[in-house]
Amino acid sequence: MAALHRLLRSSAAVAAAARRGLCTVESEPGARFPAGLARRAAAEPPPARRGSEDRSVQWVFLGCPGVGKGTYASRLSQLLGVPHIATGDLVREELASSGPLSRQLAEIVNQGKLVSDEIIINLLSKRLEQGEAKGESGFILDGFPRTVRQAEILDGVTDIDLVINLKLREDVLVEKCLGRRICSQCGGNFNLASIDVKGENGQPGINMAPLLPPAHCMSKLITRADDTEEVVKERLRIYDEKSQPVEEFYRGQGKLLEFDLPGGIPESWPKLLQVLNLEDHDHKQLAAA
Ligand SMILES: Nc1ncnc2c1ncn2[C@@H]1O[C@H](COP(=O)(O)OP(=O)(O)O)[C@@H](O)[C@H]1O
Repeated sequence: MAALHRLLRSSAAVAAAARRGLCTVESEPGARFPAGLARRAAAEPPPARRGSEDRSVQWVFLGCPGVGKGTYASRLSQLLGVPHIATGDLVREELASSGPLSRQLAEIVNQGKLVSDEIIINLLSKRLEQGEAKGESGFILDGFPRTVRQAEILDGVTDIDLVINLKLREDVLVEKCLGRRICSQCGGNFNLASIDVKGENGQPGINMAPLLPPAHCMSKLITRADDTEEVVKERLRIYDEKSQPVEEFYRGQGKLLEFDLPGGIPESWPKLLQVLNLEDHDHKQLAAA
């Protein structure tokens, strides 16, 4: 956890810089971290890193909007007993809080743009700090890092063991985003889209049943404001531009596990467990339940 304290210390520098007006809210091309933070990152010796064998997993999920990062990250976090931390959720919590940032954030998020690295790191650091106070260890990150700069900062403070890159055809991604619904009462995530795409040009067909809510959630379903066709397409464009290079970053480190989703949860989950060598884990947990 010492490594994460560094992230927290860095975040304090980010927050201070933001107060001094050095940071922007939106992630502009060429936007830079405050010089002090960059110097700190470069000048400080690397933290003492524990071997991955004596701590909980530290994994990252990558993948386009709508691919299902949240679903699979959340299932794995329950299986492995580590927190699932989704930066999109942290952003939405901040939006709902009507805090000082929320109006600016709403504008950016509803246009499908990324918020600045500084703000995301600040939100993530706060979340890690709260988790640490509760005795949490390890994590599965979902939605972070989304820029190479974020990946470099994370790399500077802790070791990531594995990066799972979920992949799905783009036409399916758009349909899945448009089908997403959240229960405004229990917070459950559902999907009304029924995907049945024929295989063509060497690409396999794909079939995904809807993930329907229980009857008591049906009348309380809401759609995320950024799940409109126009905004989803912009998010996909931004993913290609800003987040695809993050895949390359981790590929270069030999940490990237590419996983083509073969279908919906019933087909994909067992296959994912198989490639992660976690089938036994799942069986033991089911037996204990
Ligand atoms: N790491 C990040 N860097 C910058 N912006 C982020 C990050 N994570 C989340 N956001 C903001 O929150 C929004 C919602 O994120 P998320 O729920 O992960 O959406 P998606 O369905 O596109 O994966 C993003 O479009 C972006 O504006």
